[in-house]
Amino acid sequence: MMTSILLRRAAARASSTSPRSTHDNIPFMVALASSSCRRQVCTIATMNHNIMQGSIRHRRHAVAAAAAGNRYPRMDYLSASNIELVGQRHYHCHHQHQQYYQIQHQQKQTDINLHYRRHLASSLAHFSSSTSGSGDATNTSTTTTAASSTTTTDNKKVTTLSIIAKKRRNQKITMVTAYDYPSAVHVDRAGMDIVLVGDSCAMVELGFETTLPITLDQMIHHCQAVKRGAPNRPLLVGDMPFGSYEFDNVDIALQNAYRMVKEGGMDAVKFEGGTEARSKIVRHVVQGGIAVLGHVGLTPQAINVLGGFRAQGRKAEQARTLLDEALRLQDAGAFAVVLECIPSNVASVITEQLEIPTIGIGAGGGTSGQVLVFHDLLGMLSHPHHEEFCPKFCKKYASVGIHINDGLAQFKKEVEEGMFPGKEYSPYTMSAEEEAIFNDLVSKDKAKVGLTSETPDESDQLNLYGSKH
Ligand SMILES: Nc1nc(=O)c2c([nH]1)NC[C@@H]1CN(c3ccc(C(=O)N[C@@H](CCC(=O)O)C(=O)O)cc3)CN21
Ligand SMILES: CC(C)C(=O)C(=O)O
Repeated sequence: MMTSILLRRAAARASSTSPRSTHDNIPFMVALASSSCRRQVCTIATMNHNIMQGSIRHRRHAVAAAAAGNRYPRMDYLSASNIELVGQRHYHCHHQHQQYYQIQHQQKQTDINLHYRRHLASSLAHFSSSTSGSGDATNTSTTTTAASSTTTTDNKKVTTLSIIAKKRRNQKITMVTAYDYPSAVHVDRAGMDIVLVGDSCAMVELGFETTLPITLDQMIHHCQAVKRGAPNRPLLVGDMPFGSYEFDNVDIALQNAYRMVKEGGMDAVKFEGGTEARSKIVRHVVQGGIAVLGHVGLTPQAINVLGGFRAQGRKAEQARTLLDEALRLQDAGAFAVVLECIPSNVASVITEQLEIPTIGIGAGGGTSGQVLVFHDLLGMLSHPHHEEFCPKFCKKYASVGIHINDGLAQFKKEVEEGMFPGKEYSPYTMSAEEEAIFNDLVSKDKAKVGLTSETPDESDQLNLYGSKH
């Protein structure tokens, strides 16, 4: 209450003295009020005097979203983990359990624009030099390089802000899907930034032909297992399944997204599509305190409209529509956008024009990060059925499926030939004394059974239901 009043006053003061942002929702002030270390409440004042309040998690997302909603946010004032302000920092007021920080938006938009263009130029130069060095490497050496560079000892929680900061620092973002406990453990251990509980689950885990059949309840079930496997470090993003968010009534999307967060344990949700209608949904969900990952290009939930899993944006006009959609999602508050199956040059331009990061799949190397499906990159399903769904843009970093096949075939063979388990895998023993008593007991039981089963057709009189005829 106190926080709100003080913030409203400060908001009024600040907006009368500082130049107005082009985007009214950019947070210029973040207040942290903590009654105890464990329960923190936050309040964010925006230029149009909106006061957003929520839990510590909502604060993080709301700040990211509101900041991302501005084309040129002053994200350099916000550190990844705790919204501490660096640079022009105005210490506003300090009570026993309250801290107030004020962010000033003074720099002219043109200056910032120039800054990002320079940043982009150096980012592209860096990208081309780094890819030319490793692009032709063999599978093995690439895997080794990847393993040593992505396995992290840094256990800090990945947040939407640290994802955005990675793009600014020219560091690539890594995202891999996981659908259950073991895959989540592996993806977390490998140090990926983001774990995506994708609705590709319908295809690679549940055996459907498309992503359409999976339900919200099923997605939540998978999200819960992933959360148990990777509870702390990576950013967990859950795919909103087909039919759970597309309605004019944006509250349906919000309610279902809350389920993904509260029941599924997700940090963020992903929606497919970037039309006006879809961006309204994204804005509503972000305003509700949930971080949103956008997704444009090939949006597999629209397979029946698109006519198949095929590349998008290969015509100039369509490519420009994709750019418009990505910009729209950024304006709506998405913290990043997935670009799926689009020409590399289009993905590079979108990445250049967006402030928020892009995460590509089949979109070339000019995006801010890459995502692949767990089973695809590990070569998990090495049988003909999988060939249908393993897209040609996917590089196989392992052939796990072959090992699975070999292992299962060997087990079957050894059981059938009586080679397994053998002595080595029969670890539980009895003392000789207990064994003697046991054998004695069993032979007595046998004698009893022998007496009662003397009538030959007695067992025939029992049918499946246990009654006698
Ligand atoms: N295992 C798996 N990996 C994925 O990457 C993935 C899924 N499943 N399911 C959901 C979507 C669907 N995706 C796909 C699936 C297939 C192609 C593919 O094979 N495309 C063909 C062209 C097909 C056509 O033109 O009709 C290609 O040659 O790239 C592309 C993306 C990406 N996603
Ligand atoms: C392919 C990725 C981006 C996805 O959406 C999924 O796994 O469902």
